[in-house]
Amino acid sequence: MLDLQKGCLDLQIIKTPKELNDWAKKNKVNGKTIGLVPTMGYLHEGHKSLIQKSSSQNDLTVVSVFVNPAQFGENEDLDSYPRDLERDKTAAEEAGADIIFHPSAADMYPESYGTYVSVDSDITKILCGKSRPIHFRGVTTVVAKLFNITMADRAYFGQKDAQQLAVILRMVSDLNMNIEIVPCPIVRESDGLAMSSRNTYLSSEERKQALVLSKSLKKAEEAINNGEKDLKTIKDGIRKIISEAPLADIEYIEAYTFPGLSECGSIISEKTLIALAVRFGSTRLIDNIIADPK
Ligand SMILES: Nc1ncnc2c1ncn2[C@@H]1O[C@H](COP(=O)(O)OP(=O)(O)OP(=O)(O)O)[C@@H](O)[C@H]1O
Ligand SMILES: CC(C)(CO)[C@@H](O)C(=O)[O-]
Ligand code: BAL
Repeated sequence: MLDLQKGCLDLQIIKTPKELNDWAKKNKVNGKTIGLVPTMGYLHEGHKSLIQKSSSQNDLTVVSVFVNPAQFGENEDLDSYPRDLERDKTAAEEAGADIIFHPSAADMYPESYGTYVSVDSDITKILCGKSRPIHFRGVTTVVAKLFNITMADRAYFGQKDAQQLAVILRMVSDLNMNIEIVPCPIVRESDGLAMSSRNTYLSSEERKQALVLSKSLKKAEEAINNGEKDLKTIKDGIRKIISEAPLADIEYIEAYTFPGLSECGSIISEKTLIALAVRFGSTRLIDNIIADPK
């Protein structure tokens, strides 16, 4: 009954931080819980799974659609990043969102803007932080702003961006932020490719060859489940499968403890993130598994 009533509500688009903050204050005073799903838009089933989860756990769900300039390096794809708000409205509404927050860059970062939130630790320098040195500072800054604007009780992040999830968990813990972070599993295409807005950049040949990513990680997971604990053997196995794709240009295949992201020894003995970033042409894809040998 409640779900039916929810489904009848029209999705509302809010464009300014002030309007959204007023909406949030009003709803908090009325005792409503708010879930936040931060995204850069071009929504797919991965995003929809986060929205559905939020909608099942909160009275109200806000989906932010904002391609955040602060997390893109100079030679990255800020301008070409796919955008389609009409499509996002349909997807967000189908998944149970109440609000799309779609601010302009000028409203989020006015000329006077000067405050950044930065997790000053190795966890932002390893993995994707090596090739994207300003990325996580941009992510934590915008996410902290979104937490404040929406006054959310819970926020939903995909494990596809596992390092991002770990960095957000650290920010929330370090800054005593009063919000629950809900990690959500990776949603994949039926052939295994992790869903990502950037998959649209792939040519059909690149798309075909990109399957080596999920295939290699699946094999690694099977090996671990069958008792393999030697990290070098596991990483070599992943590298071998990915190298079978002539268009694959490996940036990294690495393992760290999760969610702490500390160095792990040569033998997997605790919850371990095995993550990779691989380029196909100009498209950089990431994927991972979290292995738990216990
Ligand atoms: N396949 C997926 N499964 C689960 N969560 C996902 C998936 N793809 C993205 N997410 C999550 O959705 C949120 C918003 O991500 P984002 O808008 O960057 O989407 P994306 O598809 O990852 O885009 P990109 O191509 O830029 O990596 C993040 O928390 C991210 O981890
Ligand atoms: C969390 C996020 C929306 C912040 O811009 C972005 O990094 C993303 O889409 O994962
Ligand atoms: N999903 C992470 C956002 C980015 O690559 O900028």
